[in-house]
Amino acid sequence: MLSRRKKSITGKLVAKQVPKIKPSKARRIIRRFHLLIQKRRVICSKLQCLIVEDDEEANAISIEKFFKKNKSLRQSYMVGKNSTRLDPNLEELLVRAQNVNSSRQLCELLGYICREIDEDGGLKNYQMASTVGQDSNRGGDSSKLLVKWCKELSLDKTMGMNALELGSLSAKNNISTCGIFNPVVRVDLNSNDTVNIEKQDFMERPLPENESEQFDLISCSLVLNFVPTPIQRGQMILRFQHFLKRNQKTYLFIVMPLPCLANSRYMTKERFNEMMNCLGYREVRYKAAKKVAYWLFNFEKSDDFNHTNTGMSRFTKKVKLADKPGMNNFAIIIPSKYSGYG
Ligand SMILES: C[S@@+](CC[C@H](N)C(=O)[O-])C[C@H]1O[C@@H](n2cnc3c(N)ncnc32)[C@H](O)[C@@H]1O
Repeated sequence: MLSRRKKSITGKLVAKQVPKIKPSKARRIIRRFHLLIQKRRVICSKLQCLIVEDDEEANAISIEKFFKKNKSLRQSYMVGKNSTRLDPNLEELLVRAQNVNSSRQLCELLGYICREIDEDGGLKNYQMASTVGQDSNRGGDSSKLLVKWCKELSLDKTMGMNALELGSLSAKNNISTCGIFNPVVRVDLNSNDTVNIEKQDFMERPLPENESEQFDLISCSLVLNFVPTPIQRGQMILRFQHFLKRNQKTYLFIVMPLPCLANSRYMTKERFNEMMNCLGYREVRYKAAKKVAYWLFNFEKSDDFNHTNTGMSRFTKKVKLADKPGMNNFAIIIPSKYSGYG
């Protein structure tokens, strides 16, 4: 049930509540968090190189699985997990993580990062800071554009559409208040509002058994860049099709930071669109703003997607498209073995 908006003494609706945190502090928290997930990405990809080469699942290995296989390194990971916040030595190591080659140091660093993200309020603070960024006084949430596009496409409440919002930070975002989508199912890894937002890893959400568990629209705003490895991003994208209805009028809204496309060695807007086309999505709207890129895709596949015959092999590996100093390594890899979990 949605919480009711407060009214002033004169009966006017009171502006939505945003956490009391200064924008400058919010920016600092967001920058720190982005640094942590970027370094975690670097470390994870370095550690994967240490896994036996004939292990086909190597790329997909999670941190937990990694330590099950590499028990001796768990100790270093735990040292990092138990270290104090802003440890000067580890902070120094963090800055040059890409040049660290000792697996022990990498694991210690990984523990240090994971503790701050998972246990030290890192994710919670980041979400709070992101909510400040979503405040309408500061540009509003990204679903404002989604709603504008839906109206352009004549989607309205008479169509009885429902939506799944991944990485939801607020039940008061435009997607929930516009009235076009009802219900809006909201999930997040770490919900600060468990009444309105289900705490769930989308990758663990049970696959729908019938259309009543599927959606007319999935919103995935600034979530893909949050997912730690290229292959996990690919797995997330592959999962979407299971959750979308098969009636030609289903949509996927994606938002990513612009540098993921405009400044990556492995990804461009063209490549991302080709990948999505292969998976049965057609771009109906696109906008590149100053810092983020927005897409609305129509999901056109009505028959079951066959992973082997759609030209998908082009996207099962990282391909270097450019290489200049200052570029980032953002990539998406579609797993070559598709298990349904993906
Ligand atoms: C940068 S925030 C984006 C929030 C909001 N959607 C926006 O556009 O500002 C990314 C959110 O995605 C969530 N997230 C990342 N991976 C997820 C997953 N596998 N399942 C559910 N939520 C996930 C994180 O917990 C985080 O709150």
